[in-house]
Amino acid sequence: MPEKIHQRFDEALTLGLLSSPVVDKHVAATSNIKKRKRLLPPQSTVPLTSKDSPRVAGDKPEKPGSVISRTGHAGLKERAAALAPARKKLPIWSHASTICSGLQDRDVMLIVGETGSGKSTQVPQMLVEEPWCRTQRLCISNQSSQEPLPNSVNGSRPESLQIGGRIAITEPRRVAAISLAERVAQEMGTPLGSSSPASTVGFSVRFNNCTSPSTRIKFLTEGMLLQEMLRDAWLRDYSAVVLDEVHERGVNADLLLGFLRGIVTGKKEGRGGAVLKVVVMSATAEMQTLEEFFEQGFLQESAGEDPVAHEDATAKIDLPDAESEWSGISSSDDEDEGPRGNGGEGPTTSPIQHVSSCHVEGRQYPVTIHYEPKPVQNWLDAMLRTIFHIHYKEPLPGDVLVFLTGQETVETLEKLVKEHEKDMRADVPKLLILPLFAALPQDVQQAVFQRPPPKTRKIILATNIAETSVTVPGVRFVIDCGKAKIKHFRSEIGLESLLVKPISKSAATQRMGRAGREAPGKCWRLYTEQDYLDLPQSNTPEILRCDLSQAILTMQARGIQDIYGFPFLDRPRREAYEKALMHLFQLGALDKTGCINQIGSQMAQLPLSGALARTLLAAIEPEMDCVREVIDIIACLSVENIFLKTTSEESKEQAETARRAMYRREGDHLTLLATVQAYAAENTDRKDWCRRYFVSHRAMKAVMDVRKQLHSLPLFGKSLSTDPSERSVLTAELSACVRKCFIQGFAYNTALRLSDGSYKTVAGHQKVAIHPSSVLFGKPVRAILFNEFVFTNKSYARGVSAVEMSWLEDAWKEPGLEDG
Ligand SMILES: Nc1ncnc2c1ncn2[C@@H]1O[C@H](COP(=O)(O)OP(=O)(O)OP(=O)(O)O)[C@@H](O)[C@H]1O
Repeated sequence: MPEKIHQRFDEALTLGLLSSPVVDKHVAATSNIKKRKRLLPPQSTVPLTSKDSPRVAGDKPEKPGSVISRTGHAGLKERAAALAPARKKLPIWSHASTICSGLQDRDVMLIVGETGSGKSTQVPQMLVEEPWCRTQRLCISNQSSQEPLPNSVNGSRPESLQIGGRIAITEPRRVAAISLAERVAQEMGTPLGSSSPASTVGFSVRFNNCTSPSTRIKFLTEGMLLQEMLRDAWLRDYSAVVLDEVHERGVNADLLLGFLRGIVTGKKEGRGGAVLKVVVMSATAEMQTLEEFFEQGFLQESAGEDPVAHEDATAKIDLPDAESEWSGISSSDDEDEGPRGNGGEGPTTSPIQHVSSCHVEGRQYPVTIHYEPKPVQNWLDAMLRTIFHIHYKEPLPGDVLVFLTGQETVETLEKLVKEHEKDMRADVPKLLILPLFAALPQDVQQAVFQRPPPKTRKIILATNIAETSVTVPGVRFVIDCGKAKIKHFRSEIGLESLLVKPISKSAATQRMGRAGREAPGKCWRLYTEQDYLDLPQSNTPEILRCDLSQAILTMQARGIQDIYGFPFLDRPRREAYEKALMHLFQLGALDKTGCINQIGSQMAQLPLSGALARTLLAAIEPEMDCVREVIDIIACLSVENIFLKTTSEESKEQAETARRAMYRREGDHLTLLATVQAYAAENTDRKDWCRRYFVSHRAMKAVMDVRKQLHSLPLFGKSLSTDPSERSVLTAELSACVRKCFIQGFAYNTALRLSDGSYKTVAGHQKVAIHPSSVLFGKPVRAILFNEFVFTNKSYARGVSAVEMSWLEDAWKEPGLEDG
């Protein structure tokens, strides 16, 4: 443990600043919960125009932006000093010496700690001054630098390279990466990211790299670290990688675990032997499984195997007709039955010796949980009641964070709350309602972190993007609907969709943990206690329920030839690999031997899904030549719905009439294009233009932003015009080219019309109907392509365009693909 940390700790201890962890007796003490008085009686209807006003407690809410102004006045260092006492009270603080010394002795550490114990903000700060975290200049021979990922290094002579000096902390979502970077920069008294060359804390998310040459602590999304590994598979910039919120078990986290295990357990030739420390953090992860996973890697390395590193020419990909030699033990069919495996390698019996661990007990503030006495029939209605119950009964300051399932439910509730707000008495504090979902632009997402105006309560209506790692200042109350949209791939029909499903216990704990971060909190679960007890312990890893195409592309682009040997914590079924390989083959991303080709490599480098990346690459082809048009459509598909939702029949009709000029009979893709181009050509008042055409101004601003980012991709060099108002003449030929490009990316999402008027997908023979939101709804065409498969009361195709049969025949010409 470095001297500095010892000193800081000793001082803190002497001053009595290190309070013993506050053990929350309320949380999860389910027997106590029954005895507690329920604030919401069964199906109670809390009057929405209650005469009770919230009690306003002593401390005044700050003005919006007051943090910034205070920072401006008092200086960054002063602000950091003001935050120090609170940091020292965090439960993790008393574990600093265990964490630092554990990582001096060993290269892998697992940290499990309750929500709000200080993992994400404090661990990077504890490690950054460690001796092993200094930059080193080392000589690396070309031969050795070819491992573990063969395509990672250029040049033929030994090179002297700078290794390490930075810590990467990965987050599953950009909103967490950005807000944590901001917080840690404040705590360290440094400017953030690219705002100053002296900044030591930064972040990197899609389309926004906010770092400086002196960045030492870098928060980034898991996807961004995988992108960085394309350029440098050895992660030479870093001395440590901290994987945060691993219990979420997204595909990218699982890929990172496998890649990092390869580096940390190997000889690290490409790093000149410099160690890479790996810290895996979670509130609830199964520690033993992770320990076994890493120990197994060390064991294999000492036995001369290296599943990630080796370049085994014989380990080529088996296409579906190959004989099965499958020995994986974990499968998506029985994913919820019994403990999951450690990559199919069986439990290790060796003594644990390479991995250290740290359990951080306790949270800073208690959170009281309220359950519903009986199942709620209409949880949106229950949400509304609970929001106003809190507003009338609970003191200010005390903002509310509400967890909903998706953009649609967020917008519906937003409207309902606004309607009911009109009935509030004038002396009742105001509400500031803020939506928070993934498709929102970054600045709108970040608005939730601002303090509300005085005598105003912030109500944040969020999806599960606010579930982990996020501290929203002011939030004391959480309302949890107990559901989330979960990605689910149905391999038999080859389509992925988002389904609304109950969350896991671990997700419920995370949601609850968003309260109680600055003061004691309360969490209303809109389900019964028994429903909670019946929830699965943890989320089913995404790798077991998603289309593996993207994961395989990621592996292959990073030089993994034996994709079946890649060390996944939970290994998907062989069938899932085979389906994904077929899909990649159809996309043209693999050659006939199953190895990644140039198209595949380019796809992997683009910050887009595989399907959109393929569409974009098709648009560059000289015979298509419609890249600017395709970019405009992709930009629309990357943000929230650009068309405003209409509810009344009257407004629906008005919107239909106004938008008619943009509607294209070819379908939604060309309609989006026409709308973007009309908006871009508007030079006087774009906001007013949006109002007249029932288009979301917020969404259009985001479209223009994504459009700009895509125009500046290195793929295009300087060849793309950046004149925003340049308009295409939408000829029949151009319209056909655009749709042909989308077929290249979305061939699996194509369907033919049957005699009864319904549609059946070409690949999976799944019946689908055109979604009512499509301009083609009620307008039969022979064949369609669509962007999304959604299942509500029936299966729908959303984002639909008409296509020619001959185009589909061309798309499905490749050998062996006709039977899907
Ligand atoms: N932006 C912020 N504003 C105010 N306080 C914050 C902020 N970020 C963190 N904190 C404080 O620091 C504490 C620790 O946060 P941190 O994110 O490090 O915890 P954690 O253990 O990683 O929690 P989780 O696993 O729930 O993300 C919070 O409980 C809160 O008191």
